[in-house]
Amino acid sequence: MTRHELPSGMIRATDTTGTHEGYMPGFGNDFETEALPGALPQGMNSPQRCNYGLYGEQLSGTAFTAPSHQNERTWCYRIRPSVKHSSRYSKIDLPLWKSAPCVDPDVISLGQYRWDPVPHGEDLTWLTGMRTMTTAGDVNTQVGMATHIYLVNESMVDSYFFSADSELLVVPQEGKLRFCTELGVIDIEPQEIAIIPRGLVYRVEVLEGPCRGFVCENYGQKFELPGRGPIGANCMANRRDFKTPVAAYEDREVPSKLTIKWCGQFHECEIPQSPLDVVAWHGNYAPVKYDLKTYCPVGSILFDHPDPSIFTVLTAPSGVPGTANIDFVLFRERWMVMEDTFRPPWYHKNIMSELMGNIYGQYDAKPQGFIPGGVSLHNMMLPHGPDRDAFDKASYSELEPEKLDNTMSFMFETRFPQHLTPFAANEAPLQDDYIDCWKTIEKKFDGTPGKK
Ligand SMILES: O=C(O)Cc1cc(O)ccc1O
Ligand SMILES: [Fe+2]
Repeated sequence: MTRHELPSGMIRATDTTGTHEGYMPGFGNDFETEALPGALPQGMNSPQRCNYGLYGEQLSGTAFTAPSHQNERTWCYRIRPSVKHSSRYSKIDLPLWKSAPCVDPDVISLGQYRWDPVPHGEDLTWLTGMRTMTTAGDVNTQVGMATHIYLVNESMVDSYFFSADSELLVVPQEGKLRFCTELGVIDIEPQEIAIIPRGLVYRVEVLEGPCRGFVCENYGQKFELPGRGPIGANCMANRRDFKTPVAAYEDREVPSKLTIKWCGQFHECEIPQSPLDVVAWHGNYAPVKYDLKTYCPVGSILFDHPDPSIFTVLTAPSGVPGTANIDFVLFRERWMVMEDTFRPPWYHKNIMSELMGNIYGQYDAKPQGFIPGGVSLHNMMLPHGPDRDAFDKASYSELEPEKLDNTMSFMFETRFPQHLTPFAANEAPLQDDYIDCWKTIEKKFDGTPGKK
């Protein structure tokens, strides 16, 4: 195993296959990686003394006693134990990053809502640029989620973060970000996603700004791949297309700051060095990235429009089987071939609450108004569906096989109602006239038979 230095100064292992620069393929694999030869103990976790004078430390992402097929933990071999990366904490305010329950009596969450992209403005980092749109459930009982928009144009310098509350699913829409984490380095850009696990320390650098994107903060059980049922062993998101970074560390003794999100509150402490000092690690609790262009959509090939669950990329279970705390659903380029069928999403009401974001292009149910960077919310049991233009086009055009090109939108769908934050209700660019997109839908029924 050789090593090389990244521009950010981190020393990184080279990957074992040589085919995926800096990443190892697989979802939930038991990985092992070392940035210095022999840093990783073999055949055991806790030798009396570790090579290079490293300290062994376990990071547990599930309860020690979680069923073995769900049990996740990683063994880190680091320059200092994490406890040396902490001191007394003081509370700080990040007023626009909210956690559930956040129910403002002056905000009405009942409604069909849509927002234009939140504009860039002042200099913002990953921490100061997080803007919560909705919250659901309760962060203290580890149930539910929050959705955010991030606006980032400044790198974190000598500043690090972890969330004890949640794993973060990051969906970029604009710009390129680098996540320098304890377990390695992940770069992402639009049409890719990343999952940053609960408890993992990292800083976020801007590779190409300004950056805007969406975040789903999952308070509950971790995201996993959905079962494919009769679809079989392939298609949808395939495990090998997920990439986990190889080990990378920095040995930097400079005054630094660590911010921690814990039970919805932010805390800070000073530390005299970089906490990204894990030289080698092995385990199955690790950050991961995924290229959404490798998602293989499966759909209807004769008639009718299936439920959107057919496009689930990742699902975070709740206690109720088949009823997710969060589903992450992708509407990407695909062919529409269904005969004698109303092809766009049907009109519907859903017990689940649907927050959607547009990554690029045009969404078939909303040809206008739902633009890249924009967000819509159709909350629990609130009717919605195609706007007037989409309805007319889908109902009266000659049906032929049609490629839906230039389109990538997604949905964070949760079993819990989503509450708007004061930011979403009062500061974000809410489209006051959104519901007018259905206003001109006509009554066509006149009591006489025949397709109208
Ligand atoms: O509301 C939406 O646009 C999302 C959606 C898409 C679809 O194809 C079927 C149902 C659904 O909620
Ligand atoms: Fe819907």
